Amino acid sequence: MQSHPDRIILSADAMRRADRRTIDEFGLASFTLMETAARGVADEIERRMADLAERAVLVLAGPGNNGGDGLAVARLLFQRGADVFVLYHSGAEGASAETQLNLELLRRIPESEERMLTLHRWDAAADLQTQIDTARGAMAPWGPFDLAVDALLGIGVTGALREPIASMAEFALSARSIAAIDVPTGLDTDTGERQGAGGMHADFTVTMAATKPCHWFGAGPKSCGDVTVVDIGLPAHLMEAAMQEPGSARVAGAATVARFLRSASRGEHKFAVGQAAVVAGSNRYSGALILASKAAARVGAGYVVCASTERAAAALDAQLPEVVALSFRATESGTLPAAAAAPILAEFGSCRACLVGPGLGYAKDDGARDEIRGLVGQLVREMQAPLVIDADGLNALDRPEALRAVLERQGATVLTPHPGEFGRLVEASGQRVPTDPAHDRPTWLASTWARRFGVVLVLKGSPTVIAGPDGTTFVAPDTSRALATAGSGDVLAGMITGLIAQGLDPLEAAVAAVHLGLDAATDYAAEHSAASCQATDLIERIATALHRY
Ligand SMILES: NC(=O)C1=CN([C@@H]2O[C@H](COP(=O)(O)OP(=O)(O)OC[C@H]3O[C@@H](n4cnc5c(N)ncnc54)[C@H](O)[C@@H]3O)[C@@H](O)[C@H]2O)[C@H](O)CC1
Ligand SMILES: [K+]
Repeated sequence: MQSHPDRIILSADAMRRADRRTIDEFGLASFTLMETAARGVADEIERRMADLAERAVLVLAGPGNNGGDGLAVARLLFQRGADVFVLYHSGAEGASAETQLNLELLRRIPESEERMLTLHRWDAAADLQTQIDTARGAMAPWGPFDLAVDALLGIGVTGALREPIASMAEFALSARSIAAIDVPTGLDTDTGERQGAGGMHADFTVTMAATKPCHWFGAGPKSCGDVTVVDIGLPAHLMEAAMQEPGSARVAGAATVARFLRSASRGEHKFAVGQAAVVAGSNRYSGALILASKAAARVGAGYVVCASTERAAAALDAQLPEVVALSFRATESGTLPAAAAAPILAEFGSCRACLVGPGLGYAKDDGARDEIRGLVGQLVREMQAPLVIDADGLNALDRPEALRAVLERQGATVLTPHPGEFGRLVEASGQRVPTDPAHDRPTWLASTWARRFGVVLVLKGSPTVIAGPDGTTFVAPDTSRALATAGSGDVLAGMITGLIAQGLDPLEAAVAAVHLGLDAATDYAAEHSAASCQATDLIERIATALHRY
């Protein structure tokens, strides 16, 4: 697996601040930034187009600095041999100095015998249909374009596309391929959502300095195509500062995941490698116990022990003889009794990681609820080893005092909620949640609540976001349809537990487990229809996925 480097994700605000500070404090001129950005875009276009000579390129330039980038790219592509048609929004004439200068530079290019350069002004104040017809008329002699460059809107976009941008964007559809500068026009930079109709679907996107959330979330991955990042010279200390802002995140590359996994203690003896304990299952849900235990074993935990009801433990014994099961008489509701906590703590006190939650049967009835609340509460208070709390273990944290107990734990804690479970946790915390859009994004939510709860928080989603108690945030590189299968949560929780049992740092274990789950799902979907994937298929592929790092 090629060890591509980590990728940084900055919000639009963080990006703008880094930009501003680079210009105002550090002293790199904004025109220099724009020129460097444009050169990076032109290089990537040239790399993909092979030979620019004889190529016809349409540049759609908007009224802001994204437009300015586009005007500079037009100049560079023309210089490198392409025929270029620039359709520019009249707003560019009143835009920033660097955008205006780039328009002026294009105007100063002398007529050429060999190549065509057309500058066509779209008068934003004039009648829309007239502008459309005039532009179409001006392009008629050009025939189809090999490439359209989307420089209409970048990270300055707000709200649904307004005219004439939406109509200008339509002209890209006639090109054989589309390159977006920074972000495809029409995507909300921080959510990746499309607001209203219209907007751009690019074959590739060249973004400045860092990726933005829209390259990873919402409609973004489908609208951006391949995303490459151009280093435009923002100094490292200002990029670092931007990375500290809530909402900023990192996508771990294969090299980083490999480094995380290599930190496992590969001791010789099974106890040296680490004992993973799994407290899960109920008479009704033995599957979750089996999947979580199997995943913990398959990811390399030297020794997996589990605690469950007699019936679930018997089902596990039949399937996983290598896993030692501690069994307890079930309550009336068929679930583990709260009284099981003491013997579990006694038996599993030396484990290096403990998972509690999958299939405990919390929703069964009030009786079960009280018992499971008691069981989970005592493990939270007294289990010294890192505790992974998943599924019904999370549902049992439904009171402020339960979450306070999590915060007060000595040992590390990993919470692995899906969005519904996360919403209930936040509600149970009784803490106020800012509801404005700037604060409901996955990366912001994960880093803020991981800090507030003092935990590693795995916020499952498309994609999954993982944050540590200090706010460090990772975003999974992809999502897979194959993961949307019952039991995949049990497998993920089991893998996290199994990796922590081998000595991985809990945050690193969570990131590595999410990547391994994705690798397994991708492997499965390479040979089968993703919709047919079962949790056991994922477990089958963990060993192969691990072997790649
Ligand atoms: N990141 C960097 O260091 C650099 C980025 N560069 C480029 O600059 C743009 C951001 O430029 P900005 O002027 O802030 O905004 P935009 O050009 O994206 O657009 C603002 C422009 O568009 C109008 N507008 C906003 N929303 C809409 C809408 N929904 N419909 C229609 N029109 C809209 C708004 O009124 C403004 O006029 C960044 O993406 C990079 O490409 C620098 O060039 C290099 C450094
Ligand atoms: K754009």
